[in-house]
Amino acid sequence: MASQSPILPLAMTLGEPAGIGPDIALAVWMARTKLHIPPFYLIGDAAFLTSRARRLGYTVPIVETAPAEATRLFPNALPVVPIGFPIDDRPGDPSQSTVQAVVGSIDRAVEDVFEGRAAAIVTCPISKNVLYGGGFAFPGHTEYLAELALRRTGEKRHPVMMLAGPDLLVVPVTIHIPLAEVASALTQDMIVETGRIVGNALKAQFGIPRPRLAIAGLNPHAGEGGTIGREDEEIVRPAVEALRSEGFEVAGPLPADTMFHSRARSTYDAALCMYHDQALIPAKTLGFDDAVNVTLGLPFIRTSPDHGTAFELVGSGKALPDSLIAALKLAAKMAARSTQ
Ligand SMILES: NC(=O)c1ccc[n+]([C@@H]2O[C@H](COP(=O)([O-])OP(=O)(O)OC[C@H]3O[C@@H](n4cnc5c(N)ncnc54)[C@H](O)[C@@H]3O)[C@@H](O)[C@H]2O)c1
Ligand SMILES: N[C@H](C(=O)O)[C@H](O)COP(=O)(O)O
Repeated sequence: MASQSPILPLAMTLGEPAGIGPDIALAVWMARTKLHIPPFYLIGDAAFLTSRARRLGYTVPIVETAPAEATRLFPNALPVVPIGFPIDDRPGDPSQSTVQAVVGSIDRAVEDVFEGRAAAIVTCPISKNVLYGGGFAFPGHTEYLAELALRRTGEKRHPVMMLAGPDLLVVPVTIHIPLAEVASALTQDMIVETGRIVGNALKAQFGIPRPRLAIAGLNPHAGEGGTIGREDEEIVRPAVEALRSEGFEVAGPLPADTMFHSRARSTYDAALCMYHDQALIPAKTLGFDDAVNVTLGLPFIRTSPDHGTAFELVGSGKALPDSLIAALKLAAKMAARSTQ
């Protein structure tokens, strides 16, 4: 009988080494059997991870390997694909000397997924301002991953950030821009393109055959008929109508303050919001411990925990691995669906 090819592992990026990413990656590996964690490898530095495990009092055998061996090794050791830059273990004390390793880890994960060595990418949290200080020119993973996809395929992508929790799927249409710039950045095309990507992803990757979208207004009371700001009538409403004309089921523009209570949430599958905090406040309030950040609109699957580097928790063992676990499980589920 022909032997079955092993399950493709997930490629996990290092994230900020001084943050909680390494702590929770180690904790997740320890919980692999009990919690049915899909196989993954971490792109990082074995000596650094050994030091962090020792600091946490965790017993984690760490093995340097290539992605092709990761699934086989995963039950007995944490597979680490070496990034080629040594990293000092400095809990809660980030250094720009690690920027190359952090960015290189993301680059390597994307290369692996394009080369068919990994099923999807799961990123550990980065410290944005440490990367900015080291010359990183992208607001976050979301935008950088679209740039890597462009370099690889020559095709410009519109990356869409979705926070996916058990009680809410929510998408900010504008992402990492100052609040003062949101109104001028917002366009009808941007909302329509985002709605289209979300609607199609809900069908193809989340198994929702006829997704219902709810679109928030920008202003208080969704502009109160144009008397509290004109954007809802001039930009958001035409976008809602355009999406409907494409066959999507869409409600909006809705007053954002009343669209997240439980009865309101039962009327839609995903909410589109006009700016970062309008979307991420309800997402993290309802499901901080197990919501997942998913990037839609890319030619590969990327998920991430919904939290950041939490420097104050590094090395304490108090960082919860739950959101990273949810990110791994969702990435594996989306990858399985994409091969059906
Ligand atoms: N995906 C990412 O790369 C990502 C996501 C969010 C924030 N960040 C970055 O993280 C840095 C810190 O951001 P922040 O302080 O706004 O958010 P944060 O998520 O790091 O921390 C917010 C609060 O939640 C707590 N917390 C976070 N994760 C936790 C966990 N796993 N278990 C228990 N408690 C946890 C922290 O202790 C803190 O009180 C920033 O540089 C930000 O850019 C990165
Ligand atoms: N906006 C996200 C949040 O606040 O959780 C976070 O910064 C992650 O962004 P990237 O996935 O683009 O790094």
